[in-house]
Amino acid sequence: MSIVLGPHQYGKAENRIVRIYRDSPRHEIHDVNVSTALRGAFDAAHLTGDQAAVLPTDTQKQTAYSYAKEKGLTSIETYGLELACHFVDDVAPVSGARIEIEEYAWERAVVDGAEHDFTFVRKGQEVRTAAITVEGERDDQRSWVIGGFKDLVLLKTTGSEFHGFLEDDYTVLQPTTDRIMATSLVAQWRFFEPEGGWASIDWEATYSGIKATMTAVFANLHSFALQQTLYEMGKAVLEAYPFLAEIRMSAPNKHHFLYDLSPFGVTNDNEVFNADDRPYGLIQASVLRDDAPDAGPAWTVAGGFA
Ligand SMILES: O=c1[nH]c(=O)c2[nH]c(=O)[nH]c2[nH]1
Repeated sequence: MSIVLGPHQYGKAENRIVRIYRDSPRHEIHDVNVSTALRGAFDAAHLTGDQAAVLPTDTQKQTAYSYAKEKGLTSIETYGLELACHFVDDVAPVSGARIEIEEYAWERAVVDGAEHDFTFVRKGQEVRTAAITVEGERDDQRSWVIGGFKDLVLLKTTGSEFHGFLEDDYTVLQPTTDRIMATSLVAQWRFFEPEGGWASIDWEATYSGIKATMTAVFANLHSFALQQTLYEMGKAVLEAYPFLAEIRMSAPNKHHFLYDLSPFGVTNDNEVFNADDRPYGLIQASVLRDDAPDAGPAWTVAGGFA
């Protein structure tokens, strides 16, 4: 009996590549998750630790990002073929390559009835939420209504800056005047009961109106920080809906870092990004009327559970 090495492959999994085409004012986005795996003469790496034949997984990653610019990234099948053929044809020990790609679909945000040039909404519905509290006996009853949504994923490929921030000994962040801004927005708004009672509120129209208002501000505001975008979104909603007392928002800053392609002599004019997963900035803000009626137990969860 002897122990032998079985089938094996190795590569870089889940490269989160975002390719922006911005040659005209109407930008295009391709948002993919690319995993590479190479097969071939890699026995020695396993049996003796000899890396002479091993193309590092880091190199596979760099190639995947650079190809997004060099070869382009539109159809994932074409891009995958280019990448796989490169590894097999150009890297001697490689006899087989498997490239797995997932593409996340974005659709253009509709703002003022028209498709926006550089703002996108992740395909698939956000989740609509509500929290209702009723207290007291039937003839002396009070009620509070909160509406909202979570997982509204928005992205704009330009129209966002971040600079002039406080710096200290630990600051390494570079200022930018043009970046991707993206978030998965959670919002909750508190209604107060209008003169006509709850029945006078058109819940459906209010919901879609709030979502449209927030999307339009996200798209149209030239933003200097996600904080500013949140405040302006909240303000626009309260201005449009007099029966809302306040809105609370929680917005992860879904960072897209410009990928450095300069080692390969490839220019990257805000075209190829790494969509970072974590950590992420988490920006949370509420906007309210200064004469808003007291929230009472509207936000209260017994025991303080979040
Ligand atoms: O919009 C932003 N707000 C911040 O507070 C922040 N901090 C950071 O590193 N990037 C950003 N972006």
